[in-house]
Amino acid sequence: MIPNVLTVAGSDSGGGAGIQADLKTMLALGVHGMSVVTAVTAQNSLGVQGAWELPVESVRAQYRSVVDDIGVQAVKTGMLASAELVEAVAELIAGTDAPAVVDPVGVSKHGDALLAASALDSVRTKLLPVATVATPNLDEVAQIAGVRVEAERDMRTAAAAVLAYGPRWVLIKGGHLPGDAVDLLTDGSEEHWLRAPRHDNRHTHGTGCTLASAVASQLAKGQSVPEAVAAAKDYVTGAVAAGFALGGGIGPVDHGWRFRTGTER
Ligand SMILES: Nc1ncnc2c1ncn2[C@@H]1O[C@H](COP(=O)(O)OP(=O)(O)O)[C@@H](O)[C@H]1O
Ligand SMILES: Cc1ncc(COP(=O)(O)O)c(N)n1
Repeated sequence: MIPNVLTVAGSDSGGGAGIQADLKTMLALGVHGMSVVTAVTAQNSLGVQGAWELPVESVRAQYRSVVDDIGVQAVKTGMLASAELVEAVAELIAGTDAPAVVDPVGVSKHGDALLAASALDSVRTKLLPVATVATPNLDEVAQIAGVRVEAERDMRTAAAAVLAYGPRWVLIKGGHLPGDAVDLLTDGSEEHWLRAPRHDNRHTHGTGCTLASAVASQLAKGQSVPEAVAAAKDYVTGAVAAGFALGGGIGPVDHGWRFRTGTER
């Protein structure tokens, strides 16, 4: 049986992040990927040129179509755009018997807003409490929990501040710090530091989406949260190492790197 994994996220027309990154990651990790589109972005290597939300009833209908007939072994959320969509998705997840990986996407790599400021409170009070794993980057930790991480030693404080909103686990992504690419996974009692060499590659569009989808894929295969995150970190590290130029700006990570190096599993 191939596990089913659902992404609830925005479309990136450039194919490097969002729904497109999620589905490619799921294919690479051997699960069946499905999608609920929350918003459509006109996006490329230079930035986001436009974004349009889908009506909340369309998001609900897509979700119900997938879950009621096909079933899901894990859900991943990405760009949710508005408070209304955040609240609808949180409610749908609460009624689904599957682990949920919540990537609280706030802004794109180019600094374009992908979540309304008015939606932050719904992220804190509705979405984070239904997350099995929340995967904020350092900007999102600052936005959500008001904690500034300037060095690795601040990541523990950041994790505790996010855990206070109710996710079972939090993965603080330290990709924006200088030095090694260090992330911290914790549930408040166990602590796992994930350390990988920083690849000096500017083509990192889609790292966060890719990591969260990889975690969801591994959870769907039955791995524990620490196992799933370790496997996902391996996958995203390889994808960043193989990231390639596209257009005139920041290119995408390579979701297919294992097919090209023959190390797929
Ligand atoms: N240059 C890099 N080399 C290796 N790993 C990286 C690099 N940049 C980010 N990562 C890793 O990619 C994942 C996504 O992190 P990050 O870039 O912080 O998130 P986001 O895409 O949400 O901003 C993390 O595991 C992070 O450590
Ligand atoms: C539709 C959409 N969703 C998410 C991101 C964030 O991308 P990243 O993975 O680089 O943080 C993006 N740029 N576009």
